[in-house]
Amino acid sequence: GEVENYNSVTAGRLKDPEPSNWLSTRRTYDGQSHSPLREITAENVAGLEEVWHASTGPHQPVTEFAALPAAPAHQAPPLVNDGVMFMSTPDNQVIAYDAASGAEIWRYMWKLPEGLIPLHPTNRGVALYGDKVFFATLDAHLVALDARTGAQLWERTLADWEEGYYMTLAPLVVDGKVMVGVSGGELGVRGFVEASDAETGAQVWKTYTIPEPGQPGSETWTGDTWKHGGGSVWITGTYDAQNDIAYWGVGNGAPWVGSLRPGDNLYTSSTLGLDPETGEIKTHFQYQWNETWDWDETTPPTLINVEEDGAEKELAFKFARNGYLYKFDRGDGQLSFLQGKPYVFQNVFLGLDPETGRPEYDPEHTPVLGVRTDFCPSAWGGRDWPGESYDPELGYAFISVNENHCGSMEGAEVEYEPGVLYLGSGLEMTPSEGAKDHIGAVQAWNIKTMEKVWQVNFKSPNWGPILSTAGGLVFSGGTNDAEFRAFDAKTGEVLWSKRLDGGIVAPPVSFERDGRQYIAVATGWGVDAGRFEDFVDTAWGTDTKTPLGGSLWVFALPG
Ligand SMILES: O=C(O)c1cc(C(=O)O)c2c(n1)C(=O)C(=O)c1cc(C(=O)O)[nH]c1-2
Ligand SMILES: [Ca+2]
Repeated sequence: GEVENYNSVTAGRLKDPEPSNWLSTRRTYDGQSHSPLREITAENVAGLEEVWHASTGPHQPVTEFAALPAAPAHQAPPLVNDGVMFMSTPDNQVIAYDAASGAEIWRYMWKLPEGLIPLHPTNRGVALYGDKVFFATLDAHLVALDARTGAQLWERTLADWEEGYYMTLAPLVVDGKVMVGVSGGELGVRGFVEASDAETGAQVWKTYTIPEPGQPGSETWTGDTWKHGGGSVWITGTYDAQNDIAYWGVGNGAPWVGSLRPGDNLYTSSTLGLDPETGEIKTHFQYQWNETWDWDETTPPTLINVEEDGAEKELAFKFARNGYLYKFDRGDGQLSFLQGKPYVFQNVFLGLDPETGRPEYDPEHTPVLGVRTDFCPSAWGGRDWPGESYDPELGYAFISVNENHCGSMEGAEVEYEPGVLYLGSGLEMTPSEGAKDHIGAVQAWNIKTMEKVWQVNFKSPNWGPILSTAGGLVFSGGTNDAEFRAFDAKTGEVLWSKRLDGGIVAPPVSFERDGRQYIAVATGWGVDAGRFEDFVDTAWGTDTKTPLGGSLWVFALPG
């Protein structure tokens, strides 16, 4: 099929999208994942009904990574542009639907090579710009499709998958530059962010997250350790249009155990602020120096403007995987630490320097070579990748967290081999005593006061990205019962819930068509939500079978 009268996605529309549309991963460049639509409210959400659902596949096999197998997970938000919905799947299909009826318009499949090493077999969505759709593949290509027909326009190899590189994130497009990062932190890659020209696919710039000798920050590495130092980038960045800075999060160092690569190891476990024109690093903040717990800090800060003392302040916040909530000033395009406090139990940091935010570590909980060392939270952190949302009217941030789990590592020397796990330790996770009460939760935080407003607990872990809406609602799945829930944004009360055909680890979105508000979300349980569950099952002797799903669901009030 073919889309008729496609509305081109201009740079201006991406900066200021119509309330009816969801044009990029988190709707707006600031990463707020918040819809201004308010037809569906706390008063009427109990009447929310299915409009359509469609099974997406997988329709091609994704090689299992024998060393650490995982089920493929649907982690993409459906993007919506004037009633046309674009969806990607973990087996690298892109599908266009009529958003209101569910009719399939076109379907494209990128052919994956055999023998692929997809440690995290997933795809976190497409990007729209002009009349094109962009997406990144598990074998590290960037592809551009015609939004009207699904025809492939260009593609380019960004890295060699046989060296352990892969891509799982949605691209970020700023003024005609298509930015992506690469995965492979567990396989000893050297991470980077790269920008391509939207029209031709040609490289515009490439910025490594790990400096080579002579570059600023190279003094934080020892010997040749930088060459396979990790620092992957696998979550879409945010863009500060006020200061023209793209914020990208950088993952763990490789190998995992920090004592194998002495030094702070910039810019692993950091936020980088890049000039989208040139890729130049304009500002950075490192959460963990000499990272050693596999706490990738790949989620970018969410950007907000807040009235404080009669003046508008440009701020940012981040729920770090390390278990701390950070607040920054981002005025003048510089990310400056303001405050940090734990949002889950964390026993590694003795404190943060009040000026710089640099943590002091408890050696009892800092893994080294040859000693089994435990730490809380485990490698999966207080949160992993599922995205938070921010309601600018309430001033609340909403986040899915996991608590009451701890990990341990025992460091050992490891030799780099292309395409082979490069960890220097096994991976362990144990639910703690409190896990009998709950592991997963949704938390709401007032970012102005840095106080928690409410928390709803689940016995199950929670891997649900969050959508909030101006109707005073918070939508999220994430638990192993496959329930999709609407919470009251002010109180956390569950106002509506529906069990779908699979666990939900994809971000919900909201859009409007012909005056009707819709909520859409994909099911498709797998990757680390599944691995985390396996550790809980092993500890408790249970055998959780979360439904796998793989469908797109669309809801609205009765029409
Ligand atoms: O270091 C990396 O390159 C890298 C990549 C990815 C990914 O691309 O999904 C994950 C992780 N690390 C990771 O540490 C992690 O916990 C994780 C969870 C998931 C998932 O999809 O559930 N991906 C990833
Ligand atoms: Ca990682």
